[in-house]
Amino acid sequence: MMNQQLVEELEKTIENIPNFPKEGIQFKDITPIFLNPQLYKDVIHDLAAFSRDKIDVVCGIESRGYLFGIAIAVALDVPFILIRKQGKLPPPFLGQKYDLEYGSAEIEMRTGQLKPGQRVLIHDDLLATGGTTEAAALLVEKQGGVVSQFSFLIALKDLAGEERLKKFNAEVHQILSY
Ligand SMILES: O=P(O)(O)OC[C@H]1O[C@H](OP(=O)(O)OP(=O)(O)O)[C@H](O)[C@@H]1O
Ligand SMILES: Nc1ncnc2[nH]cnc12
Repeated sequence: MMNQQLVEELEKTIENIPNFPKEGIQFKDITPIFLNPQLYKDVIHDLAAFSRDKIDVVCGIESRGYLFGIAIAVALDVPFILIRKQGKLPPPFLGQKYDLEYGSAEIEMRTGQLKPGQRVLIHDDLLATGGTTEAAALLVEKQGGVVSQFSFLIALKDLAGEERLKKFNAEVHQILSY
């Protein structure tokens, strides 16, 4: 599928839910994508093409970042490392606090899985303020990984997440911008 067709198909499929989970938030619900296996495969094809031959490892962010991140890693035949919400991983791990579009949180990453010098794709379903992705990139850098790429299905432009990622000097790709 050409990218423009993919964009149109996704725009028809992703639902906008106003005022969820808080007043003023336009929530993008990606779950209808999983009702359409061909569309899911087309999304993975697009995201994998962006990263082919450019990365050694995919780091995916809990939980919606796993839905596509694992499939990207399998398509590219590279390892996948889970970045989890606080309190889920056994030691040893490193943690990083961050702020969300709604609320604040902490993510953690197992140490010893990422090897120093490896080129990393950080993948998540959606870029909003960039707080989550920035925290993930800091965890990768703390372990000597090279943040080479970020990819998302969706970027919310008004929240300027991409500005926040500029300091990592990595390539950024999103299929849809709102
Ligand atoms: O750019 P930011 O402002 O940091 O926001 C984006 C993050 O928020 C959402 O995750 P959420 O924390 O809602 O968790 P979930 O994936 O488990 O639903 C989304 O999946 C991203 O991870
Ligand atoms: N507006 C939004 N829609 C869906 N997921 C989100 N995560 C952070 N902001 C979001």
